[in-house]
Amino acid sequence: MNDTREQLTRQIIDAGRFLYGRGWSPATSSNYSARLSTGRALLTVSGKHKGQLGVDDVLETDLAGNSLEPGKKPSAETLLHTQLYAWRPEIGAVLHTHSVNATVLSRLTPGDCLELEDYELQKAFAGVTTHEGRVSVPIFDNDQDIARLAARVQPWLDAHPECPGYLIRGHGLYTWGLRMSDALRQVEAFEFLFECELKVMTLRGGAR
Ligand SMILES: CSC[C@@H](O)[C@@H](O)C(=O)COP(=O)(O)O
Ligand SMILES: [Zn+2]
Repeated sequence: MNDTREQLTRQIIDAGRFLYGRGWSPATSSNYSARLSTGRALLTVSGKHKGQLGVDDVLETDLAGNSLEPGKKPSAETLLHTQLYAWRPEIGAVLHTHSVNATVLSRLTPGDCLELEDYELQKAFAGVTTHEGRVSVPIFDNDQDIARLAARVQPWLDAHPECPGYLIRGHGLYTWGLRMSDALRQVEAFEFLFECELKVMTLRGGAR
């Protein structure tokens, strides 16, 4: 049976407490969502403190990014969530975070893709069964026009259906999963790997 709106709301609130506590959603940044049904999602209201979310701090949207609760202001980045639900029907949760490591690494990485290779923890990503493959994490330039940014993300998703997430330069991470627990596991995996990459860069004396 599908989770109820109450259960999904609780999952979003709990995710916020965890992600804020880890320092990955500071200063009201970040947004989180869960799929409610085939055509609807539950998403954080804009501008809320993500460690202190309450049951009224989420709202329903359709998959075109339209709020279905006019009294509440939807996340500025609603479209980046709903495009994922529209893209793949099995996606059940989407998390966007703003960690220091994601922000710094996305600025230091030359080119438009971070390549993760030879890390055992790559197996925390859905569908990855060995450290021997390569996980490509695209980096899109930041844009305050979210519809334009979503339009740049979509072709990459379509060409890389196995993609576990992407970075926005100087901004943060988007990742997703079948359930909230899967999306949270991927945030943790990305954060571990970002920290490893930054340590390697530091010890080697600069960006690769
Ligand atoms: C507080 S700066 C971060 C925002 O500009 C944005 O990137 C963000 O992640 C949160 O936006 P929101 O509208 O609250 O969902
Ligand atoms: Zn953001």
